[in-house]
Amino acid sequence: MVSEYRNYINGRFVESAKTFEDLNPANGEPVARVHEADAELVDQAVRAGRAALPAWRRTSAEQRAQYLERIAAVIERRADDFLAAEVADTGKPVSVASRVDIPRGAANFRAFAAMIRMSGGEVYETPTPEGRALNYSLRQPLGVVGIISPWNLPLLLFTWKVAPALACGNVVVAKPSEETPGTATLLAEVMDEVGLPAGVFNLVHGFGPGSAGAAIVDHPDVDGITFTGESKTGATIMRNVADKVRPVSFELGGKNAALVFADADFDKAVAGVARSSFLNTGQVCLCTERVYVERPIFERFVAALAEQARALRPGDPLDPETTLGPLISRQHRDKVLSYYALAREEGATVVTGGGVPTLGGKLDNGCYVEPTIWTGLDQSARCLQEEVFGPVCHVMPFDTEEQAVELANDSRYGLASALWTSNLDRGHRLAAEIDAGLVWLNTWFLRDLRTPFGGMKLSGLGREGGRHSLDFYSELKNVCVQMSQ
Ligand SMILES: NC(=O)c1ccc[n+]([C@@H]2O[C@H](COP(=O)([O-])OP(=O)(O)OC[C@H]3O[C@@H](n4cnc5c(N)ncnc54)[C@H](O)[C@@H]3O)[C@@H](O)[C@H]2O)c1
Ligand SMILES: O=C/C=C/C=C(\O)C(=O)O
Repeated sequence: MVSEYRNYINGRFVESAKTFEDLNPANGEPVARVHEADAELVDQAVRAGRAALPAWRRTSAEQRAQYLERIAAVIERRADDFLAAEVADTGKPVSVASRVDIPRGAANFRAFAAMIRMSGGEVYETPTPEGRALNYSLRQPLGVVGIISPWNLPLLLFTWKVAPALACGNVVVAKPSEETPGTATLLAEVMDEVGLPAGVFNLVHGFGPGSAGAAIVDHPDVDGITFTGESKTGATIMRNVADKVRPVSFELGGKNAALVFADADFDKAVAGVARSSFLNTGQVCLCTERVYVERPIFERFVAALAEQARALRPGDPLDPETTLGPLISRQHRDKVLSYYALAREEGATVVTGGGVPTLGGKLDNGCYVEPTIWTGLDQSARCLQEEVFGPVCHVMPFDTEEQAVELANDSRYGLASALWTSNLDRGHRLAAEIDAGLVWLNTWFLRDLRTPFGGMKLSGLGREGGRHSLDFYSELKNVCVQMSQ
């Protein structure tokens, strides 16, 4: 059955004249008809937010924390609905979405409920000729926040921004990716059920340019933009908000490195790199597409990693045994396959994969590709410099620690990196030297929501997570009081 996904504006589900089709990338079948918001509907959403703001920003942190906890509880109660919608939109295996995406949707609300309860400000006593002054900071909401998110971890990344924005007393106009509108629509139902005041959370569907995304960015009454997606989209958004001088927070692309030293626990490193290269069919911004391995274990490592890649089970996402889903769309598959072809032109050895699997039945209308490992490319190859965003990595040997750091840092991106070594002195030393916002040592994608999260270079601007989210989603106001003695 094909669902209808509507916009949610001022506490009501709103249709629009124009709709587009949301397809299941596992089999090419329609999932939903989605009501696309044009600039007029986005304007209605912004006005609804503006009207709701004065009352919402006056609520106490405790009241907002309680709303967030109720939202989390309903997501948990409706976990099966969220799981079905996420799997239909993305084709990701239930084994992944049930462990990663849906629990994090709820956890994001719980985490920011706790953080806003615990948050405080700065206070300074300042000596003055008259005696002393007291400086203290107030945390106030930005106002109407525009949220634009991608398709790879739809609920996780959408709620990662909605939760702190609401916690800080903002109202939001939020747009999920056109590829994955399902769980955001369910979230609007949750907001309705918990009785969030009308206009505080507004959902608009649509695309980027010429559609809802651009309309949010261009709207004169949006007070800040938080965006996760491709680096070049971030650059466009930055240009488009420049005249209005609004704050932006960007979580962008990556070309992340894994460094594996000969002293690493071999089996853990192989399993870790297999996960960091192939989880979610490689469609996690944190995935490692560049793997550098110390020469003495290079051959053995490549063989063991290839064995793990071949052991992945592409298949029906609803089958609990499936471990590899499709890519998000035909268009994205074309892009990934163009890199599979480019790698051959650039002289890569294809250790495993490199093509499209035959799975039988409807799945052959899906967007599957084989998990792929390359060796033999030069560091300057486009396949080692550009983000592919698929289940693929290149493995290259290195000889010294210095060389490993140099190779890891030879990238325009700087999001994440994973180091595998049993020498903790070296681990800490390299962690400090690597140009990336996130370094994992003997693990990958282990998240504590209090920590700063974000990228350097082309990978982003600003940090979210913990108090860093509170800092983006609020204006800090300093109040200076001359004390009479
Ligand atoms: N750093 C991180 O935390 C992080 C997390 C997840 C994904 N990513 C990156 O996201 C990318 C994959 O996601 P994607 O393909 O959905 O990214 P994308 O940039 O194509 O789209 C992201 C969102 O932006 C909207 N959009 C597109 N053009 C726009 C414009 N001109 N104005 C306003 N909105 C616009 C889209 O409709 C979508 O909602 C990868 O590059 C990945 O690395 C980064
Ligand atoms: O695809 C990118 C993954 C981003 C993950 C987070 O933003 C997170 O775990 O908070």
